[in-house]
Amino acid sequence: MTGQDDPMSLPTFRTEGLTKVYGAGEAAVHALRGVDLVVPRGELVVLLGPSGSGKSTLLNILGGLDRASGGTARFRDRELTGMGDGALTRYRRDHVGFVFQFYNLMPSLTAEENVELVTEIARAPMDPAEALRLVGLGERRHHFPAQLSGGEQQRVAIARAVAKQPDVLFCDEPTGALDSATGRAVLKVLADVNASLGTTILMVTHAAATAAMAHRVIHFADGAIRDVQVNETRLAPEEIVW
Ligand SMILES: Nc1ncnc2c1ncn2[C@@H]1O[C@H](COP(=O)(O)OP(=O)(O)OP(=O)(O)O)[C@@H](O)[C@H]1O
Repeated sequence: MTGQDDPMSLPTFRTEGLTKVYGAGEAAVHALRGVDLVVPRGELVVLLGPSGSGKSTLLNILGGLDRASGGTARFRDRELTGMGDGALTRYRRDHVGFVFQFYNLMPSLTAEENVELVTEIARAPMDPAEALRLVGLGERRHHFPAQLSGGEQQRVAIARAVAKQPDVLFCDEPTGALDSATGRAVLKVLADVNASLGTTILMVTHAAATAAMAHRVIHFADGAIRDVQVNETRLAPEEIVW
């Protein structure tokens, strides 16, 4: 296999002319209007843009949660846009982790048990206690969500997403419900995961200052990419103020 054919040498994502229309006729909403995007492997990419500009729609299509209306989206050498339901489910299970604004932890399970929910069905999972250590919660692993702060609960959600060792982590407003100091701690965990495990991360945020920690910043407006900025130097999450 030559380097060129090796799927691991390909960008994690490449989209061409990606469109998404919700509804039909007069009620149609053109959420994506032709998105051409490359996400190199191992990068931490931040998506910025006004509310309703299509950021979550793009994340959901790349994450296999939703389907495009037109154009193509590839994960390495595989075309997501042509996959059937079974293949898309396997793609999500084997390659993708999600972190949302609200943590969606099971209140009756401890932090460790919440992580185990995912590791029990993953192909090559991390030890749940190790995943919790990675997010700085090794000592709190037997605590229930109600005994943890919002930032700690989000770190459990990150541990849960990371424990299955996904190739890509999608984060939709991961600090949206947190104050800035707690949000910074969560961003630091994401930067650490990116650096130590090489996980490609796509993060949607309204906190524009977060862009300074990214390798690449994608500015969205009205369903299309308006600008892509590649950061020559990056700030550590601890240095970010918003
Ligand atoms: N299921 C749906 N049905 C109809 N319209 C939808 C649906 N989901 C999203 N939209 C519309 O598509 C457009 C893009 O929405 P999207 O959630 O992707 O934007 P966003 O940039 O993530 O916004 P925000 O920053 O507010 O989360 C919006 O006009 C939205 O109302």
